[in-house]
Amino acid sequence: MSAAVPTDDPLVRERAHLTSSRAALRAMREEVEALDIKDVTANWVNSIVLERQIEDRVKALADLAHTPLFFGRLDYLPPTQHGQRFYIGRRHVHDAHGDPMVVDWRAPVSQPYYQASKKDPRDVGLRRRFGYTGGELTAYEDERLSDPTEEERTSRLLQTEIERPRVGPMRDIVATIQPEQDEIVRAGLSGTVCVQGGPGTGKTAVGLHRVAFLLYAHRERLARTGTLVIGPNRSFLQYIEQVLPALGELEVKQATVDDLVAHVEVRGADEAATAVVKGDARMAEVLRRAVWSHVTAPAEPLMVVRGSRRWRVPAHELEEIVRELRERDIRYGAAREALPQRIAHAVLVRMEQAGEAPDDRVQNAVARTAAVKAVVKECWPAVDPAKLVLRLLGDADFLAEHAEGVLDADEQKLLLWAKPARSVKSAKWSAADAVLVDEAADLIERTHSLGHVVLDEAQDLSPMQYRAVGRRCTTGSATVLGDLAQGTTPWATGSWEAALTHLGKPEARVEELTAGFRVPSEVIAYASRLLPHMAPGLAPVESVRENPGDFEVRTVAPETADAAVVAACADALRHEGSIGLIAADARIAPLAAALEAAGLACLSPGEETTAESRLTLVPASLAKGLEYDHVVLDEPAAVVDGEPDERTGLRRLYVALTRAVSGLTVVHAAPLPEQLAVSA
Ligand SMILES: Nc1ncnc2c1ncn2[C@@H]1O[C@H](COP(=O)(O)OP(=O)(O)OP(=O)(O)O)[C@@H](O)[C@H]1O
Repeated sequence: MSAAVPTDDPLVRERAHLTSSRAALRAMREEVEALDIKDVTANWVNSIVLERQIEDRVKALADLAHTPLFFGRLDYLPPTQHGQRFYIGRRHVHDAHGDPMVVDWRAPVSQPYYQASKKDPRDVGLRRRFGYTGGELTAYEDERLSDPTEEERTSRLLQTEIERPRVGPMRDIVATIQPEQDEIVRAGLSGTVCVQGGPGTGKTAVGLHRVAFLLYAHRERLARTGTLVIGPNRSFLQYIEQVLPALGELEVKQATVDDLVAHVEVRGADEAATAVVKGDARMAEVLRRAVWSHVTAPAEPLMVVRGSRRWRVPAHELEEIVRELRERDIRYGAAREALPQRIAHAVLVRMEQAGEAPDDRVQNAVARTAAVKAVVKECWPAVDPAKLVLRLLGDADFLAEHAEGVLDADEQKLLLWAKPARSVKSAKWSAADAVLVDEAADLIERTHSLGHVVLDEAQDLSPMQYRAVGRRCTTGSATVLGDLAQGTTPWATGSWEAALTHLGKPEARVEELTAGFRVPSEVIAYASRLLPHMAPGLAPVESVRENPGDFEVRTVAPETADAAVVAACADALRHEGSIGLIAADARIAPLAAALEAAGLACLSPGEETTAESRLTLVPASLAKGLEYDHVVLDEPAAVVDGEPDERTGLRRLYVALTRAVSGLTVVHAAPLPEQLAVSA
């Protein structure tokens, strides 16, 4: 036998396929780069648009050193797909004849890669997973799904991928999407899906992959209508922002709910009780009444002078026109724009009755006369949404008039500013006020609706915020992701049915994810002790991690507490991966000083970790949705006490306890919250 590598070694053949696929991808990219658009573009606007499209396409065809071109292979059993073999990757690659070398993970032909099982092989003869080390194809693993003699076993490669320590921002999970996750990822565009799942069950990952899937399946439609991912805060959005570009999707917008409703500058904050009333769905009715209260019946007849003739429309007829417009299901502003033409039409009818033959131009001219404008101004005045809310929050009588029978006296009192603001500019608007302004704005002019919206950490939204998100997908669909046990706002939703109704999607499907991919079993068991106390009825997450996790609770003396936290961080830094030091917001400043004094540099949430700086100091209020390889949790009692009530405090603690991937060290000087004691 020769010393050369045997050619029947499957790994050698797979590497050869990888090499030729990369060559094919390079050829595809060169073909796009060589496109000469001079002859095809008639004008410079077209050419700029085309150039950008080409640039994007070139970017999408980049061969990324650390992103393997394919991660799996499917061999179908004939006659399905003619018994063909498909390599599954992040993007489609074809050879010079147009034959696929790699198929997109989103293509229908790839779906059995995620869904096929021994019980339901879906005509798959062989599923092969590939393992890579630093961009090199180094391993593979086979499952002969249709072979009855082969036993079902857990995939080592899949498990290794799940166990891999976390370092920087969130990464995609295309190689290891689980069947129940895949069902949600590939759900049709027309329906709204709501996913309830405990910490680390992959809700965010599923939501992002769903957008990527929908963009693949409905590219043109969604390019026209737009897609949006909504997250709780900026650091969360920074944490997830690289996932979609890594999947070749560069056009998806990201925002917080506050960004969406930024009509006014938010400089104030509400007391919890006030914010609860402002976020209550009944506010929509108060605003609706307040906006429409501006419409009044005309008291005087209209007199239009044209040339030598005068045309009169009696008040009762004007009133009829106004009433008819009011009864139509259109926005206040749209009706206001239609009103001058309606009045002018009434004048025109009179002209015709008098034997004249006026055309459209005459009607337009009448609509623009000062007399018609005066009627419109009097009985259908322009309404500015911010001014309207300003008045509601500053004028007790105006509020009482429109809140009657909707809000009780105490609730109205809570709404009113202690000192009414003078102007929209000087008012100390709160985040909840901005949502009210958005509701009012929508009553006046319809909000633009997108094709698909992903709403993450949805449990924390108020009914009014759900409405604000809902009007941005009235003509589209949504993916709603959340965990009722992680709701930490005073208005957090208690049921998905209620939330979906406020969103305007009561028919949405609610799915549940229960397998935990983040938190090791020992840590999730510890955190789950809190569940019966703050979210009874919700089942604990079942960790699929094999690593039980490094879990330690260190009890220290109060005077050495900060030093003990610093020491725990230093210990954690001896291992690879990212470290998150999570503490009650009030503890952030002293801990930052202690870390600095000890010479340990730290980042803020959302800042990207690097090999040199891996420690992030995270206020408990910003921990939601994030994860770190190792978490040091400072003083659980302070995290609970940092919230206005115990239930919210325990939920905040639950969030903090469930951010760890490989290990959790709890450091405390104060007694631990009693709910963390072993539950009976
Ligand atoms: N199928 C999977 N294969 C590998 N890793 C996965 C899989 N699903 C989820 N993960 C990983 O598990 C971790 C948690 O996922 P994710 O943040 O989406 O969970 P979540 O349910 O949104 O959590 P939280 O409720 O805490 O916000 C991430 O690192 C994610 O990449």
